Amino acid sequence: MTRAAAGAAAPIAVIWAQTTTGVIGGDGDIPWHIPGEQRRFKQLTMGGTVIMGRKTWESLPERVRPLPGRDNIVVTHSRGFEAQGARVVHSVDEALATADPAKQAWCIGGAQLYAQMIERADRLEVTEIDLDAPGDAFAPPVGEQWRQASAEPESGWSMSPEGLRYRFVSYLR
Ligand SMILES: CCc1nc(N)nc(N)c1OCCCOc1ncccc1N1CCC(C(F)(F)F)CC1
Repeated sequence: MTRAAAGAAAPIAVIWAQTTTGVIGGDGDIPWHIPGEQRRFKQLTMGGTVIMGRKTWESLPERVRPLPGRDNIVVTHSRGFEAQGARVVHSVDEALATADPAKQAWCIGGAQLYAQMIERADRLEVTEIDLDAPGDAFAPPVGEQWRQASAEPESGWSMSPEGLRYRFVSYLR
């Protein structure tokens, strides 16, 4: 059953991790290693549908490509692109039309897809990392129509084993 046929079902959520200056990546990689952050991503997305761009698909470590326990959808313009274990689509509309309406759909990156999908989302799960790192990929701006629903830890930051401070912020609209 397509999403349209099922009526607007599970709305879209967008999830990313960024530095204080909005950097989400550099040279196709993530310039930090924060186990608690990866656990958060895994916990939130497990059992849902993950929608990602081709570069993000290719950046996934082999051992988690496709991301286990989730329906994987890859959006790419290149016809004939093959992604073992994922459904390949050629537009955001096609991704949303084919995603199981009974599952939470998550846009998991990268920057290009975030820009397109944030306007169709009603939930953002953002990891803020207290780090000033250079990068070439940026998080989408969170407009004032979004209101912060929660922050974890409530007051302050968690600390990663490598000494990076980070926190989880949820937005709704
Ligand atoms: C976690 C990284 C991450 N964080 C938040 N909060 N939002 C995201 N949109 C996100 O990017 C997911 C796709 C890219 O992911 C990776 N890119 C490079 C190296 C590793 C990964 N990870 C490692 C953990 C793995 C697990 F399944 F364990 F979660 C998923 C793949």
